[in-house]
Amino acid sequence: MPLIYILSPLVAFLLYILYHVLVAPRFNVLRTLPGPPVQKWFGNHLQHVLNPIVTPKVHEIFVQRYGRTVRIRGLGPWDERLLTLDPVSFTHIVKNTAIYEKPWQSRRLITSLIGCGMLSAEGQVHKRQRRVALPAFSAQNMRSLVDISFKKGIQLRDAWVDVLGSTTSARIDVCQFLSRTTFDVIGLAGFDYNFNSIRDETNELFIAYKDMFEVAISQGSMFRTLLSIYLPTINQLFPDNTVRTVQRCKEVIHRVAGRLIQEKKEKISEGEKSGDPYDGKDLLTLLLKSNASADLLPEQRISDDDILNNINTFMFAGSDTSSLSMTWTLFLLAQHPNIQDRLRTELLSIADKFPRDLSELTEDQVQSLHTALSGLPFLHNVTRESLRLIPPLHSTLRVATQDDEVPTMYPVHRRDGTVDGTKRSFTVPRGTFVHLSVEAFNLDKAVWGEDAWDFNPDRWDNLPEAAQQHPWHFSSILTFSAGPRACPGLRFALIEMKTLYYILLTNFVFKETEDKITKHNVVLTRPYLSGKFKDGTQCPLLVSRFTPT
Ligand code: HEM
Repeated sequence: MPLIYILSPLVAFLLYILYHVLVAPRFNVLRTLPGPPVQKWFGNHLQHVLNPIVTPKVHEIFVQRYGRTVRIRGLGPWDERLLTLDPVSFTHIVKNTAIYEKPWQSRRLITSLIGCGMLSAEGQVHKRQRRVALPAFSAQNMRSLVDISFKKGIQLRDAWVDVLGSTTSARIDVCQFLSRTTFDVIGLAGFDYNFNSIRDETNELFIAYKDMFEVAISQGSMFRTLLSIYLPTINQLFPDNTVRTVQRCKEVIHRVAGRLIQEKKEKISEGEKSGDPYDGKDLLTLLLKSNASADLLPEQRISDDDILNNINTFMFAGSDTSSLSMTWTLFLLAQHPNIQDRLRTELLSIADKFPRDLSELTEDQVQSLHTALSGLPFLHNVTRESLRLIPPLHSTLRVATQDDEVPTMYPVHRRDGTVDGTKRSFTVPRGTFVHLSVEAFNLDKAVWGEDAWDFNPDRWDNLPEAAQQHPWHFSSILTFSAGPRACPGLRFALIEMKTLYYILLTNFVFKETEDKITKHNVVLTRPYLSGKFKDGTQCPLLVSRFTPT
């Protein structure tokens, strides 16, 4: 074969690469925006904008130097990205889901683990799934969650009482226990299945989900992960340990959860036939009923596979997010004993309306306890403040599927440092990755004031005007995102968190240990012992019994 036949495709490929790395970026309109310099030709700013240890300071400096519309460097010189710190731009981007999608790379990764549920679906598929799922999260349907959260809270209390034994205090990794608790809650609330993981961690389905999510957040080979995203067949041809683990987990989930779906379907259909409708309140039953509802056209219904993918999605999106929020709250309360005391006093103010032994509460009493908790102002302030200060999802990514003119609230700076005071928009070219930082908005001093980075639940009694301007999805903070893809589990999470705060704070006192805890962004913002990242997520606190005088 003449050499030219071999060389031509190679040269074409090289030219293509050179064009995209060297030439095309020079004509990218994003280059008209200002942004930080890169230290090396292949340097990038990803650590600067994703690492919660540095991001508050980095964002502050960016705003001072470049304004709120900033160009940053992604993986390499061909990858100019947008970081928006402008609230109007943020709203525009999350609202226009037809233009701004989640990048196919992250969708492919999520789909390869938990299937194409609401987290990774786009377009009509996403709309259909969300329409079917949303009724399951209504206030009415969340009533049974109150009871589930309460019972699991009592189990957690008992587990910690056992750990304490006859000692006055013990070092407990609250993060690990809360993670098991939220898994148990979402198992029962999600598909009426008791993992019983607070008691022990041997349940087959629990292990399958845990191992699978561990893989998703593991620090395994970054190169291999990227390779399998761009070249998925590599996993079939050369499966490594991770691939084999995911495969094993998927088989268990398909077998056990698939069987649960079939059983539920049978119960619903038997109920219909007998005229005594099945009244299961778990998300799976509600999803199946919503999917079968006469209001939906056949093409609006979702398949059994989609139902399973969404149950997986609830497990994935609804367990660690809640447990980390609660972990960070306990951590902040341990750091601020006065606030912890004030919160406990407020919680105890409703305690004498209920039997002293919480295990004796009837279902009705649990519901009225929840109603009482919903009316406690300081509990609400502490919950919101912790969610504001340490949002479990630090930031999210979108990609522009077409050129777009993005509106801004603040003037856009030019690359040369000048500012056109009248222009309130800029162009984003198709294919641009957009970094949306939840944390940056939650900690913005221009919005929350000079103490924006401090834990101050009282700020909620007197919110600055600027904070009230953006109601977002929840309480002027972006922790649950905003727009058509905002978190559907908000109400779920609040019920779970407030119930657990009540049980834990009226039974225990939390203090810091000598260990320094730091944050790392590993899919979510997780606690680690300083300098011991390899030891994994943990948040040890000194826990002792609280006995009312
Ligand atoms: C404190 C707890 C929680 C926080 C902070 C939280 C936060 C978020 C955020 C920020 C998003 C948007 C993600 C993005 O755009 O990239 C999201 C989406 C989602 N969350 Fe939550 N979440 C929490 C609890 C839950 C719970 C308990 C459930 C379910 C039981 C849940 C289910 C979902 C689902 C299904 C989505 C995808 C929605 C869509 O794309 O349409 N979340 N959550």
